[in-house]
Amino acid sequence: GISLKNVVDKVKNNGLVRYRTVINAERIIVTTPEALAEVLTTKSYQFKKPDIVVTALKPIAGDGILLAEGDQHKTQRRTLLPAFAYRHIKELYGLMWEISSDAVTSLTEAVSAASKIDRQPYITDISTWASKVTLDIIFVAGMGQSVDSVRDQDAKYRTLQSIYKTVFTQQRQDLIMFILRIWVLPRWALPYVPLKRNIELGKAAKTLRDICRQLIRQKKSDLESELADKTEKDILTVSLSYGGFTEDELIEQLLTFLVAGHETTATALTWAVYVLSKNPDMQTRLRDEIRTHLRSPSSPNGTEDLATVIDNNMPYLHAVCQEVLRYFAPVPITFREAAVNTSISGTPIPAGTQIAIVPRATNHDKSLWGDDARVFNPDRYLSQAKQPHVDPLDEVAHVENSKKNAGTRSNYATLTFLHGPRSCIGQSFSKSELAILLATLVGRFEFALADESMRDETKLKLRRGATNRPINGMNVKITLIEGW
Ligand code: HEM
Repeated sequence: GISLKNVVDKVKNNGLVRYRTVINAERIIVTTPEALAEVLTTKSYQFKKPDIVVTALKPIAGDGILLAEGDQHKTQRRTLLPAFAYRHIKELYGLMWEISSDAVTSLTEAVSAASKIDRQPYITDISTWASKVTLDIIFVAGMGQSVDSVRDQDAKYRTLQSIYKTVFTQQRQDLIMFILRIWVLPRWALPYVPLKRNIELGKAAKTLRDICRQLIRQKKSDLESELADKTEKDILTVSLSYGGFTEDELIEQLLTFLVAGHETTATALTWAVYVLSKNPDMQTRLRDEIRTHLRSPSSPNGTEDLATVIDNNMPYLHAVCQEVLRYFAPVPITFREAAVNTSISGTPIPAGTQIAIVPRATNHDKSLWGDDARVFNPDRYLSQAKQPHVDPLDEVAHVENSKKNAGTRSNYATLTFLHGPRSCIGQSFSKSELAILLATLVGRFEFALADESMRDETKLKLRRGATNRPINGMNVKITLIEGW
C-alpha cells in the first residue's frame, strides 16, 4: 500500500506517480505544478469525473454543476459564475455575520450556564456546532431564506437538517466506502454489489428536491411581488435574476450547493478550532486582532463595511484561515478519468486512465513549500509580498498571475479548491464564511482540547468520506472571555 501523504516525497519524476490497485488496475497520481496545470486547467475538459462517482452522487448531490461534463458544464459554469463572484459575495458578509452572531450567542448561553451550575468549563463537540451553523448560512446566504425563518426553526428547514445529518453522519460514509470499493472492482461486477441504503437515500433525495422546489417558487413569487427586496444578493436570487435555468435545473443546482457547501466549510472550521486549541499563542494573537477591528456579536447592526475590514485590515485572521485551508484541506483527494487519449507532461495517457489529485499531499509537499511544509504556521502567509487581489474565480487572471509567479511558489502548490474551470465555485463564499465564523467564535471564547490525547493529529481517526473530519467529533473546552 502507499500512504498518500508521503507519496510526493517518494517520487522524483515527471510529476506522475503510478500505482496499482488490488485488482491490478493502474492509477496515476498527479503531483507537480506542471502536470497539475495540464489536468486542471489547460486540458481540463480532457479529463472527467469517473462515471461511478457521478452515478453514486447524483441522487443526493444533484445533477448540477459539480457532476456535469463538457459543454453542459461550461454553460452551467458561465451561468452561475456571476452569483459566486467576489463582488456579489461581499454583499453577503452582513448576513453571514448575523447568522454567526446568533449561533455564538446561543453558545454563550450554554457556556455561561455550565460555568454557573457546575463551575466547570463547557465541553462540546464543535464539529456538530459547525455543521449546524454552516447549514444555516448556506440557507440564508445561499438560498435567500430569511434570517427569521432560520431563527424560528422552521419545520421544513429542520427536516432538511435532520436529513443531512443522517445522510452525512451515517449513510454518507457507507456511500463513499461503496464508491471506493467498487472503484477497484471490475465494471461487470457493479450490478451485483448490493446498495442496501438505496431506498432510504432515494426517500431523502425526494424530500430534498421538494424542499428546494418550494424555496425556488417562494423566491420567484417574492421577486415578482411589488414588496420584494430587489437588492438581495443571495446565490439563489442572483441566479434567478441572471436566468438561464428551468425550475428543475435550478433544483439540481441548489442541491449541489447544499452538499458542496455545507460539510466542507464545517470541516475547515472544525480544524481551525482544533489547531487554535493546540496553539494558545496563535489564538490570543488572533483574538487581539479580532477585538481591535470588529464589534462584538452582541452589538446591534454596525455600520462598518465588514468585507473591507475583514479582507483588508485583518492580516492575521486571513493568514490563519489560509493556513487552515492549506494544512487541513477539507477535500483530501479527488479523482479524474482521461476522457480521450491525451498526455500529461509529455507522457501518453490513454482514454480511461484513472487519475488522483491529492490536495492533502500536494499542500504538504516539501519541494513546493520548503522544509516546514508539515508545520502549521500562519506566518508563512504574512511574509509573502502583498499580491494584488485576484478574484479566485477569475480564471483568466489566475493563469496570468500564475505566469507572473514563475520561479516563486506556484498556484498549484495549494489544491484546496483545485484550480481552473472545475475549481470550487464557492471559494470566495467559503473563505468569507470561514473568516466570519472564526472571528465571532475566537473573539468571544477561549478554546482548549477536551482531551490531551487528541493533541497528536495523526492519531485522530478520520471519517473516510469526501471530507476528512474526525469520526468522534471534536470535543473542546470552551471558556467565555469577557469584554467582547
Ligand atoms: C472550505 C470549503 C470548501 C472546500 C474545501 C471546497 C472544495 C472544493 C473542491 C476540491 C472542489 C472540486 C471537486 C472536484 O472537481 O473534484 C469543489 C467544487 C465545487 N464547490 Fe466547493 N469547497 C468548499 C466550499 C464550497 C461552498 C461554500 C460552495 C457553495 C456555496 C461550494 C460549491 C462548489 C461547487 C458548485 C463545485 C463544483 C464546481 C464545478 O465543477 O464547476 N463549495 N469544491
